[in-house]
Amino acid sequence: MPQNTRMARFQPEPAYTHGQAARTAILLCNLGTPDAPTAPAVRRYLAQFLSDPRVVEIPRWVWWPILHGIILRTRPAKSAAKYASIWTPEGSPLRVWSEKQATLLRGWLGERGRQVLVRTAMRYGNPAIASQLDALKAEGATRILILPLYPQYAGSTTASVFDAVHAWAARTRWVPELRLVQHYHDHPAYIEALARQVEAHWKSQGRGEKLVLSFHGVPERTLHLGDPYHCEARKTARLLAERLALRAEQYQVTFQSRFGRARWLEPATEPTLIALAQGGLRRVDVLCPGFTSDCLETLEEINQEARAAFLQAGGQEFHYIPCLNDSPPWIAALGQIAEQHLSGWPTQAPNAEQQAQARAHALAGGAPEGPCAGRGAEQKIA
Ligand SMILES: C=CC1=C(C)c2cc3[nH]c(cc4nc(cc5[nH]c(cc1n2)c(C)c5CCC(=O)O)C(CCC(=O)O)=C4C)c(C)c3C=C
Ligand SMILES: [Fe+2]
Ligand SMILES: [Fe+2]
Repeated sequence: MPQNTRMARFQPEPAYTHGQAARTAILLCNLGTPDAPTAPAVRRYLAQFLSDPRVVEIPRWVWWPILHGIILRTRPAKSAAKYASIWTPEGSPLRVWSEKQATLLRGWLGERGRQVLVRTAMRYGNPAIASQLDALKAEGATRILILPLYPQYAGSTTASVFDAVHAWAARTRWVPELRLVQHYHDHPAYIEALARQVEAHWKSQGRGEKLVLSFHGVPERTLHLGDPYHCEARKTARLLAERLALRAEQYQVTFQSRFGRARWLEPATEPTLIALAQGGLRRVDVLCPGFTSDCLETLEEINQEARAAFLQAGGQEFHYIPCLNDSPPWIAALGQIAEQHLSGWPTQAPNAEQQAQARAHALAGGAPEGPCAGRGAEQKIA
């Protein structure tokens, strides 16, 4: 018989697959970050990130010489110096906060009687989405909720996470049940968590004349091609302003982190802050509602670079309001979002007896529920 070449690329199921009782899991997915604040580590990370056609939507034959001939030769050293300025003893803030969120979410759900496996994965760099999905399967996960740590959907972030999950599924023999969370930009618990973050800052530091809400930018072209990111960011800002009872002139939406020469969403954060300072604004408060964890883009670009630009342009006080990070209202929001998407899925961990039964059944050569001989059954039947 001719070899079925298509089948050859599926991974064999490891022995443990049959020896685990069914479990529900959540995979929190964030963008990713270099392994170290060094030029070689940043180059590896940027090479993977900027090769993703979801992130840079220009033809490969145009982009490849620019990426490999210019960007990956010049940017890593500059970016590494910026990373070094925000690095913590535990590592990159993005990864440290994301992992903390997973631990706290597991605890929040556990307190409500939901024994759910929770892990963190990174779209670029480590720990990779594929390796974390493998690890969840090894722990017995048969149902996995993919929860991107991006409240606003964008093709370049959320859909790229989905691509990585689908690529893993496409080479996996026994694919778990999967659910994907698309967005939660207008979820009341997320808006409430943002509002509490701002109110806590105002309570301890007083209140500025204007609240600037700075979101990560994307190329303007993606808006015209139907990407909902811009509208979702604006809606988050409107709901937050309503919750804080802000009048239109008391807040402003801006977009940061412009990359490359194309037009990006406007208005841009730093030029807006400079214009505000030049126009006589003395104190500004800045929040980055689209970032659920502090990272390079908030700690360096906003709290260092944009701060310096505002003060140099004549502003007197620049107040950076930290991201949601490990704030209890944010963990509660993540919990509520997860619970809504887990609905109908059992969330009790298997007890010792169920686990022992599943293991014994597997050892005896059986799949958890079926009559077949389990691992290697196809060969035996043939
Ligand atoms: C074409 C380039 C980029 C698009 C599109 C883009 C979209 C986008 N990014 C985030 C969130 C983050 N981006 C971060 C870093 C970062 N982003 C880009 C480029 C694009 N982002 C680059 C090149 C970098 C690396 C840093 C640098 O060299 O300047 C981060 C921080 C990562 C960290 O390690 O701390 C986040 C988070 C969103 C939400 C988004 C679209 C909505
Ligand atoms: Fe980015
Ligand atoms: Fe819009």
